[in-house]
Amino acid sequence: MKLALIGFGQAGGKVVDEFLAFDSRIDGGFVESAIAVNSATTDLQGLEHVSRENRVLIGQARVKGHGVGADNELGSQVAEEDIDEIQGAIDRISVHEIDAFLIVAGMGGGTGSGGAPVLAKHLRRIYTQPVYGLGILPGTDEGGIYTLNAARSFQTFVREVDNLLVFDNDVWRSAGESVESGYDRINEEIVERFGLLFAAGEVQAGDHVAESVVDSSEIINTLSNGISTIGYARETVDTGDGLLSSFTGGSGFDEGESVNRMTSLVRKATLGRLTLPCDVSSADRGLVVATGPPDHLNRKGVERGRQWLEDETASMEIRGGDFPIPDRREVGAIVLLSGVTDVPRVDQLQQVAIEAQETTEQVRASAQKDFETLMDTGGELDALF
Ligand SMILES: Nc1nc2c(ncn2[C@@H]2O[C@H](COP(=O)(O)OP(=O)(O)OP(=O)(O)O)[C@@H](O)[C@H]2O)c(=O)[nH]1
Repeated sequence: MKLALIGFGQAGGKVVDEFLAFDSRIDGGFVESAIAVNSATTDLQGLEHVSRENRVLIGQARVKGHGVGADNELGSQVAEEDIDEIQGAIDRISVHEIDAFLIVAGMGGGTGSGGAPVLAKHLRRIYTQPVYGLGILPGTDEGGIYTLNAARSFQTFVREVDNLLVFDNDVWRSAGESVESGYDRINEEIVERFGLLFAAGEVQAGDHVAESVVDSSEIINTLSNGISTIGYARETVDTGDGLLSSFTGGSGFDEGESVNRMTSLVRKATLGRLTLPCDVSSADRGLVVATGPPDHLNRKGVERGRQWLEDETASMEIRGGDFPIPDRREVGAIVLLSGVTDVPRVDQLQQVAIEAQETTEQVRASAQKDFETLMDTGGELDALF
């Protein structure tokens, strides 16, 4: 499906930059336009693929290009004040050519976490296309302010978008990695999953059985509201001129083998590491996409995987289809689970938000009391004023 991508804040901009690199490697492409919005000049300068005219600096009057320093309220204020600047960049997109908007933001900082929901609300008021969010949750060791920002932003972002796709950094960090190389690797993981999903709706069937190819309406219907998570599993296959792993003795295509492979890839994708871990049975809708060289995809494989997911989720709304990629050496399964409700990390964020609210009120009340005590001279100084 064709998307207008908007990266908000540093994480959002970097992930959109990575989406552009991925898109240039995929036939057809799914990115119609890509914009980066930030309150920090250096973050915008660091991007490699987003065109210069599509880099929008906001909040200059307030923070002079230095970012909002993880102040989520300031992030939302500068987005509201400078919404016309962002709209100026969106006006250059051929909006009638896109199927949806995707706003990408890290939820733990200030600019993206505060600004992304503001932009989502604005876009939904103006355009008829769905507006999706891709929200990146901070690691739990990043500190209280990041968790609190994420808790706040999550509540608002999910309300303002048609669907919030979530990626939890906490589940994807590796020990011993520097922050920078860690993010580079994580961003590739993000883009491979979400990129393959969105690119699937854009593929030309070619020689492949056209009706088995996923189209954008299937993605849109799966993403109808709530929160989504993605699972992905892949396996390298030999597509060279030598022995093909899906052929038996060179005599013909072994359909049984590729059906079994696809069924177990769907299971691995669903039961392995999701972008946001959740209880799979709580999903309301789902979509299974088989990716890879057309020879290695077959209808029965996806259908079996789809049926298995239907049983796992007890949902009647599980769709399935292919994304044939001729020059790929891997067969994979993307599983999109949407409308998930049993998500421990979200419960934890909400708990943090409630506790923070209570602590803030207690701290405020006690600070007020301390201040009053400090200023109370028992009337001894009154005569001086
Ligand atoms: N996956 C991923 N997460 C990132 C990356 N950079 C930052 N983050 C995460 O995103 C959160 C928000 O950070 P930023 O995006 O840098 O914040 P910002 O929106 O630019 O806001 P300010 O810096 O406060 O103005 C952090 O807590 C990290 O968890 C990145 O490149 N990839």
